[in-house]
Amino acid sequence: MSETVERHEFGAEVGRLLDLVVHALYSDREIFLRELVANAADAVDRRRFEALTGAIPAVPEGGAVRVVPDKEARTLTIADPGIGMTKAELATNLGTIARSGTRAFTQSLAEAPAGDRPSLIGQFGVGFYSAFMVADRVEVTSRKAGAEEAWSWASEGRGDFTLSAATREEPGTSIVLHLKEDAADYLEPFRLKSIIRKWADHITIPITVARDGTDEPANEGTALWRKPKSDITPESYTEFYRHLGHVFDEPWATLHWTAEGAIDFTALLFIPGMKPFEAVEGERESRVRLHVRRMFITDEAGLLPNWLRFVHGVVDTEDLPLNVSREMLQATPVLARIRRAVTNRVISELKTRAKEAEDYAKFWENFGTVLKEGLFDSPEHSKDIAQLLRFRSSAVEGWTSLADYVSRMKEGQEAIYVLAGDAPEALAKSPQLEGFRARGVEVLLLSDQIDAFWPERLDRFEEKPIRSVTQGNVDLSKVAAPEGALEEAADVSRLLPLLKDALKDQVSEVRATDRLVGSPVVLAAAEGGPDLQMQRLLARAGRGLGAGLPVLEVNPRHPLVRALATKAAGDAPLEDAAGLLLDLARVQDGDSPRDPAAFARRVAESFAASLG
Ligand SMILES: Nc1ncnc2c1ncn2[C@@H]1O[C@H](COP(=O)(O)OP(=O)(O)OP(=O)(O)O)[C@@H](O)[C@H]1O
Repeated sequence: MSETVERHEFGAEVGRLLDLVVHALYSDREIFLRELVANAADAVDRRRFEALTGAIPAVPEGGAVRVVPDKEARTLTIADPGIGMTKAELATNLGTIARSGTRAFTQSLAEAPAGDRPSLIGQFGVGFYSAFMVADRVEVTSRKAGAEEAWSWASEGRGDFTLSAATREEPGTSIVLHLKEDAADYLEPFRLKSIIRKWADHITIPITVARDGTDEPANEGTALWRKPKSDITPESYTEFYRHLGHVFDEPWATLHWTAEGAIDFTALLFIPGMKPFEAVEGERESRVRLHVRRMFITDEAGLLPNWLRFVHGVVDTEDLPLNVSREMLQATPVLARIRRAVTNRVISELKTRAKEAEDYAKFWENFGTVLKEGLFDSPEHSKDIAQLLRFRSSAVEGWTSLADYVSRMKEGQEAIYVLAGDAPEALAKSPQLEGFRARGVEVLLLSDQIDAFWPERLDRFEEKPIRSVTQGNVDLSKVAAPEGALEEAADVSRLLPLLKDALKDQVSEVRATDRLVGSPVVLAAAEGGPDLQMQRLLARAGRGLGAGLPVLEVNPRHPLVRALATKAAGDAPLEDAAGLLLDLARVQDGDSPRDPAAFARRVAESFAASLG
């Protein structure tokens, strides 16, 4: 055995996290045990699943996570017969921060005023590093299942760690905490047991605490979801939810039911009350855990479609064999049936909760953008999802549904109108809405990226077509405008062809429009082409070609257009005016003029002329 000890620096983020953990956080220190025991139990689950293929030795009979206090040495050891870690895994898993959630957490912790930090740690978890809340030295000895060699990782939580060759009789991991002086109460078996009961009772792997040389069981280990609902307190539901999702809020919804008949399973699912950090950048797939007769199998079975990936939980079935392999999971019709049943159940829960507008808004603001993905991922559910959508609107405060919109439609109004863009505030002020406002026609304001894409897929709601106000020829002529709301229109029959002539390479058409009131011009998408916001997104992604030229719509009731119409009648040159109109239309949609310098010069010139 080599005696060499390798010294490694921690990643910069780990250094910062450790600093915070050690110096700023004292309340709820006991959660270090929850974090370490949960990691140990996960490692045992993983080994059991990997062992199914026969590539690594199975978890020994009765394999437990052992918690062993040693008063003399003032150490606390947490040992598991799990999957173990190689030397390289020790270095990356315990030397860098891989989880985006932890990274985001470190940042919010660093930004929080010092006084708020202790309560923050209570709400979040910091995984393995929480060991340094109670220990001034941590040694991790691990042997990967299937390998002969073992390695030890050790650190005092200050900037670096060491790696050295070690021995371990069996595969698995042992973590030895050299407890700080003020952490001696974590050497009391009674105290350790009560922490495990509180935080880890639902873990199905046996956990023991050593007392006077004997390992005594510390967790009940019954699968929470298999207990009758009447025996489960709201607190234990919440604790289980937090354990599963690595989150620290209250669930917004808890669904617990057993299906019997064509297919037998029990499900316990949660919809979080808070947007997790990971939802933003992280995983795209559902991580609902699959158990077979209580035993954890995998969290990669895709039990819910991706657009419901915010749901956490467990599905436990009797209808699969315990030694089900990955290949078999892909092939079996049982999973497809469970998936259908579970998806429908979540949708119906959302429909019920949607009746309480204020309560539902909390859900919508967290996960609405994810749910919208279902409109094109699962066309078979698009009718259900349409009922669950909520929008900002040009006509009402707060959120509104499509059904409410339809109930407010004006006589003669033929379509549901939407306007997509980047920010709701800018949308509400967009000139694209002027004519709709003047006629009292409501427009839904869509500001999520995904909003450029789904209206086309959904196409209709309650037989009403969904139309972008920037797309094609919007006909508002059947909706009566209130008396005096609109100026009289000028005759633009000579002006339009002249403008088109001047802009022939830049627009596909120039036409008069009813859509405007206070603005002279607006751009519309070409007939049958993508909506303007979609074109913008495509252009940003470098795929702007093929969208076709836009249409320039002019407002024959505007004084500027009226004056140009008079000029056009006298055959005066209009090139400059035409260019300026097009740039104005671009600027008011938040785009840049084609030639910003020339645009600025023209505006300055005409400004000067108007003053002279
Ligand atoms: N007892 C163990 N056996 C095997 N691997 C472990 C063990 N403890 C930790 N690890 C590995 O180290 C990684 C980092 O652990 P850490 O607790 O910091 O984060 P996490 O478990 O991914 O997230 P969190 O603890 O916040 O839920 C784990 O993902 C796992 O791969």
